[in-house]
Amino acid sequence: IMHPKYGVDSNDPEHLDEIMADIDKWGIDIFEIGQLTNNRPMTTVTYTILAKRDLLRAFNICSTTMLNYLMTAEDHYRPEVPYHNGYHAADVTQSCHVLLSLPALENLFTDLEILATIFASCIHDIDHPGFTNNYFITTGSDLALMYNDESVLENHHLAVAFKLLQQTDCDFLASLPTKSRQILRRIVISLVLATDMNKHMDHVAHLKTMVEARKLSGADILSQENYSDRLLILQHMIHCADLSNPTKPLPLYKKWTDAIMEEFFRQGDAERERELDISPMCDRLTATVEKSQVGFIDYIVHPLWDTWAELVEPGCREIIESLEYNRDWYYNAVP
Ligand SMILES: COc1ccc(-c2ccn(C[C@@H](O)CN3CCOCC3)n2)cc1OC1CCCC1
Ligand SMILES: [Zn+2]
Repeated sequence: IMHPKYGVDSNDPEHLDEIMADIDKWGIDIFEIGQLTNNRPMTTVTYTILAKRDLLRAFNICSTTMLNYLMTAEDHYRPEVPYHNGYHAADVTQSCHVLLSLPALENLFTDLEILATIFASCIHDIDHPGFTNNYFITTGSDLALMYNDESVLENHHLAVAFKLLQQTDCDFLASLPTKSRQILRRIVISLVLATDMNKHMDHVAHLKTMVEARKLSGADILSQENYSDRLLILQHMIHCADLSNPTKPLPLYKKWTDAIMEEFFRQGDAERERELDISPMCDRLTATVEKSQVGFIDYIVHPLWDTWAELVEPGCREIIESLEYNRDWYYNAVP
């Protein structure tokens, strides 16, 4: 069967063609893709990237099965959640796609590692309920009970994503040899678990150590041999993509900020309602949005991207410049 060019139908195919021409570029407008595809940004972006990278052919993946899985997965993101929905999944997937194409990383990863990274990105927040790990732990939720308070949401996203493969005509991995399936599953689990903010400081430290060690030994940082170093780079990559909003063109970044703040405020409303302590930055009555973004950039996003930039230099210069421009804009916007 023939499928639409980007996997999904559009109310304005010419306009979609124009936008999708930028699929390899940092700063593509994910919101516009969603509007042109009846809220299917994740399916559109992921299918286009897999097809463009020739991964469907490389692994003999049937397009219909791939689209069945992606649509089903996208249906398991919650549209009522302001930030952690299908738009964010599409954004992280497309961002990883661009990072995978950085010159410094050329020919480093196998096709299976690339497929695993794209798959991990598009499902990394699936069925996100719009509250943080801490909220589920503090309120003694079933989810926290299920995962013993450890990377609760990250484990849930992985379990949901792999469970969906069992739905009729959704197992796009059926054609992979068992060994490849096992390797892919291992990488996907490791990458989604790496998006847990609790692991952030360890990640940055670990990557810094690796970059320093490689520089001292004079070895080419990015040569094929070491599997665990390649996995570490992919873990850092998806974490960078997950925290890439402040590095995007300001109009997009501001939309992401509005979305995350509304999500945080709804959590704050629930905490106020339940007479719990209101989590930091979640109180809509006292929040300082601009100041919070400056702190987020200075303490989390900039150090993370600085470490990444050192690894892939000079491929990230524009991204860092955009981050620093945006930081100054929010700094000057503080009331
Ligand atoms: C544009 O602004 C933001 C954009 C993103 C984020 C943000 C926080 C944590 N994350 C990553 C998790 O979502 C990791 N997830 C968890 C669930 O499991 C999967 C992996 N992302 C915070 C942002 O701003 C905050 C509000 C004021 C300052 C900080
Ligand atoms: Zn995310």
